[in-house]
Amino acid sequence: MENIRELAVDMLSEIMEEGSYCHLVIRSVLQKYNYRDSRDKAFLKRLVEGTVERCIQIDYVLDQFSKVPTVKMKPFIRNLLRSSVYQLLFMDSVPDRAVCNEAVKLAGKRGFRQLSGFVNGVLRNIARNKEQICFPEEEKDLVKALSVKFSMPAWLVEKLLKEQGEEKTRRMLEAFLQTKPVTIRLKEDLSASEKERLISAIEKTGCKMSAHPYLPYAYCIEGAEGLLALPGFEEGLFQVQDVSSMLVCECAGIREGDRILDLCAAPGGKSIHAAQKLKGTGLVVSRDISEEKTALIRENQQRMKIQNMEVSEGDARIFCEEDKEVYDVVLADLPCSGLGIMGKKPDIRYHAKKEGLESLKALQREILKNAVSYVKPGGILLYSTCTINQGENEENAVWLTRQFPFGLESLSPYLPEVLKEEGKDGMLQLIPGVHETDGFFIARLKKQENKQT
Ligand SMILES: C[S@@+](CC[C@H](N)C(=O)[O-])C[C@H]1O[C@@H](n2cnc3c(N)ncnc32)[C@H](O)[C@@H]1O
Repeated sequence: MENIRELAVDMLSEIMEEGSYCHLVIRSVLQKYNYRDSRDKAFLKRLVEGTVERCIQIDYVLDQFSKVPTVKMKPFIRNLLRSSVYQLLFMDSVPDRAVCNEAVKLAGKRGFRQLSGFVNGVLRNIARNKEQICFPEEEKDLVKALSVKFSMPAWLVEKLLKEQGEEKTRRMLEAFLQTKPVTIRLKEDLSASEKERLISAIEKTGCKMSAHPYLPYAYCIEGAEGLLALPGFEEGLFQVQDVSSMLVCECAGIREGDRILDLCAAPGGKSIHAAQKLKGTGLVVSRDISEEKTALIRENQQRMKIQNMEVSEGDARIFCEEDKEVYDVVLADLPCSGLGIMGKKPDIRYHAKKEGLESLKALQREILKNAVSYVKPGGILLYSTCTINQGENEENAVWLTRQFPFGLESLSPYLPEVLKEEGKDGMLQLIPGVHETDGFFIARLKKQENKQT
């Protein structure tokens, strides 16, 4: 890693110009340079993630100080300036002079010597005037103001305002920019003393653990450098999972002896949780579309020592006659736009497109049409997504009740006290900043007795 800032600019070009996924680019670079000092790696990660997360605001600032608009800049210069402005505005630990000097040096090194004056001028000007930058006023244009303030594409802000209202939208946008602790799901059958021993062993590594308010086996963990190296991970004593996902298996109301089908299961979080809830009885059939994906499920299954689970490849769009009316519970945790996890994957906001949301809704219906047939009469279809979009969520759940012999059933008996009221009609939209989870949607649908599909 000769020059961290240079590496960051190349990574940003890959993410912002070529559309590569931020978490994959970061993961592969950090793996490649694993031998480097952990502070260097932390700086690189924060610089890249932070610049992506704040990119709309950064471009807005650049456009005020540069004669050449950001869209017209050469890609390397655009991303060099973006990452430098991120350091100037959001990283107090880096002196402004160093940011400007490094950027000028880098422009020269990469063959843009003729632009070093431009780079220098723009950055020094921003550094000098950063306290006086004007941002769009909310009274004049709320969508534009929120879009710039929270670096969220205007069409998405408009959609969220329309669907969720102003208060929830503000809280959600703020929450997406805050760092949140990771949550883990402890094995539910750990005794009190086993749980205590595990927590204390993890805390000895320097992390802070705190009980999550929604579920007794959910814990927030802060300050962990590598979760996979923590005590108890290899032994399968916990799984990294957001609490919203843990609520899926709660809301499924799993009973010992149930046969459960998880149609889109990788990396296996919900399948494993369901199998654990069966306490060694029944069976979870866990599927995903490719060998690569099912390998991830198997890896987790092995680590968690789960016996009552069968993993296989399968395309959920293709109807499987053998599965007809076989299952007490079908989990349909479907591919979605992921708008609920923009706090963890900041680039989702740029990849998401209006047309894309429509085609995901169509894909979800294609899969749901098959899923309904696999549920036994009287059984449960649990539909979930990690998005905040009425088209993919509420509209699909209501569509299911109109097209098939299914009815929405209250989630309240399965939810923690604070969520009971919201889940009483059979659907729950979790929103970061409003709830203490990622953005997530759950609907519980019960198939009528004596009805075939
Ligand atoms: C939201 S993720 C599932 C997360 C998983 N349920 C868990 O809790 O760990 C959606 C999954 O759907 C899978 N998928 C996408 N299209 C599919 C299809 N046509 N058939 C089966 N799986 C599919 C993806 O590979 C991805 O693993």
